[in-house]
Amino acid sequence: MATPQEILRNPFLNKGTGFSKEEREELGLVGLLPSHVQTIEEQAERIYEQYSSKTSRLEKRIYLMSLFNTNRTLFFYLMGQHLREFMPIVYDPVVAESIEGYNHLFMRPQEAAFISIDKPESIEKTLKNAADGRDIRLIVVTDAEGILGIGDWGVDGVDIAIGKLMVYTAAAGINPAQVLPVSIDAGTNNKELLNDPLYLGNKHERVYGEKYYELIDKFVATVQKLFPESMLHFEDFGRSNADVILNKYKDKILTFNDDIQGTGIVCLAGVLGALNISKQKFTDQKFLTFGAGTAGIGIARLMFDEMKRQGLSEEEAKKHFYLVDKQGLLFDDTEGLTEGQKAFVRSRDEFENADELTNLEAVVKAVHPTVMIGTSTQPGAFTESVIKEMAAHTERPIIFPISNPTKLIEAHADDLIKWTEGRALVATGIPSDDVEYNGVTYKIGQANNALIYPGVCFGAMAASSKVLNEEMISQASHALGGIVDPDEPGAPVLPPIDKLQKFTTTVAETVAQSVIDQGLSKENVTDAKKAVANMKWEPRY
Ligand SMILES: NC(=O)c1ccc[n+]([C@@H]2O[C@H](COP(=O)([O-])OP(=O)(O)OC[C@H]3O[C@@H](n4cnc5c(N)ncnc54)[C@H](O)[C@@H]3O)[C@@H](O)[C@H]2O)c1
Ligand SMILES: O=C(O)C[C@H](O)C(=O)O
Ligand SMILES: [Mn+2]
Repeated sequence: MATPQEILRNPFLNKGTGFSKEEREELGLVGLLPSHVQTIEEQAERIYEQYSSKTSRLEKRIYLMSLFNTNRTLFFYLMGQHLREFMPIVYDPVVAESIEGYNHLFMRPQEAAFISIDKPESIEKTLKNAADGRDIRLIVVTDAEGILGIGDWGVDGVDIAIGKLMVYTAAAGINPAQVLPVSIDAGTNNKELLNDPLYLGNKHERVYGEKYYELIDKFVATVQKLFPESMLHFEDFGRSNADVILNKYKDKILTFNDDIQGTGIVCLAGVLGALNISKQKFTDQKFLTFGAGTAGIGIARLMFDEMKRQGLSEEEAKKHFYLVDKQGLLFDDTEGLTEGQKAFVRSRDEFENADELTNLEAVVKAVHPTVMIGTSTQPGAFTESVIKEMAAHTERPIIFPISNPTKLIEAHADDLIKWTEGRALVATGIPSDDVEYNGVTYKIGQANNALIYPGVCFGAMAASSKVLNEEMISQASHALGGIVDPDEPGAPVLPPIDKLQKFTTTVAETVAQSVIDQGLSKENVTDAKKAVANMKWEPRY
């Protein structure tokens, strides 16, 4: 039993001025708080007032994190009230600033588990210590080699795991006492960190290969042993490891890679939404992926699966895809192809000027894509001339520059609308303001995996699924892609963040139903809606 002071210091138990008179008597809190008992609404009003007085976004974030560290119920109550406003502060893009300043801003470990490549023997102890007896159902783990598009951030990347979990609770309603953020510190190749005397992680280069995979294996096995009911979400691993890890475990345990699968689903949903608006056929589209890394390949794969679901053979479907990376258009003889890229390469004899296709503009000219997605981390790469070239050959170009955070975006929404005279169907990775053009207000969808991972994983967890498979992923894409208003001028291709909680529930129920239909529920769950509703936690005292 926790002592009164321990209760006040424990963010899972603390209600601050919200403890009732009876609770104060029962828990030994008499005299430890001002006498007036506040409702959660009153507490929220006070906190929001203070939050609003902070002038920079980073200060706002630090203030919210101190609330998160003090009283988690109140934090999520407030976040539910101000979802649209808080999302960019606790999550992308401001989470990137907090990661970049982690060693200098460090406040508390936020109940994360810190696993070190130099101490694999401590994995079990670490996970137990961090869980502290809690019934863990959801883990977000990062090794932070590829944080958003800002690269390798070593132990500092733990903030992305914490941020992703905040969105899970705010969107889907996972109990915040049942989640665990995990940092795998395998070293870092970030020179700035290695040279920073205040760097908090392992001060050596990143470890790759056998020793690294042994650590991951041991981590996964220990998670299975300690938390057999849990879902394991991988976030922001590097290009050389992310896909290898996913392929190794996806058929064996309940796991998800957000950058590969989450991003794929949200982009497929966005394209389906866009085609709803333009009234065009999916199988008529030509896809150009600019930046064929973890996210780019995940996106191409889901679009490819959809082509097949809509009746095309593998061979026919493949003809609709063009990958562009640092080398230019990727051909079967291009050097340095990754395993993931090999599935979508082209042959040089398809083009008269194959040797000139070494930059985006030349490829756009040669290919005439109808859908172009940017996951390249190259700011401004979708230039006016590239976009005008694309838009010259298609009536409603679908353009998603989704590199994060804001400083890395391939093009801004207002430019895309302007350069295409309002014809482009646009979504961006970070939130974008509405664009006014020729008397129409264009609402810009946010093609960020945050729109989908909470629903997909919550649905799979609620139905006690053995695994997360392609069928569930496809169902989720269609559930999200169906929520657009095709008749409203300037309508977004994806539903707005204000409705995140509502459509997350729809997606969760869809995925849970798919688990049931495929006979993959470990607990023989039969009612998807009930299972989702039963698992939902509400931020109330
Ligand atoms: N909106 C979302 O939901 C979402 C999801 C995942 C990733 N992303 C963003 O996508 C970006 C990439 O993430 P990732 O995890 O795939 O990283 P990654 O490192 O795996 O992939 C990036 C790819 O871009 C390529 N690239 C680099 N410079 C290039 C250039 N000049 N021209 C063409 N290609 C170039 C790299 O070679 C690599 O293949 C990041 O900015 C990330 O924030 C967005
Ligand atoms: O974190 C995000 O905002 C989306 C995505 O997972 C990314 O890596 O950029
Ligand atoms: Mn990510």
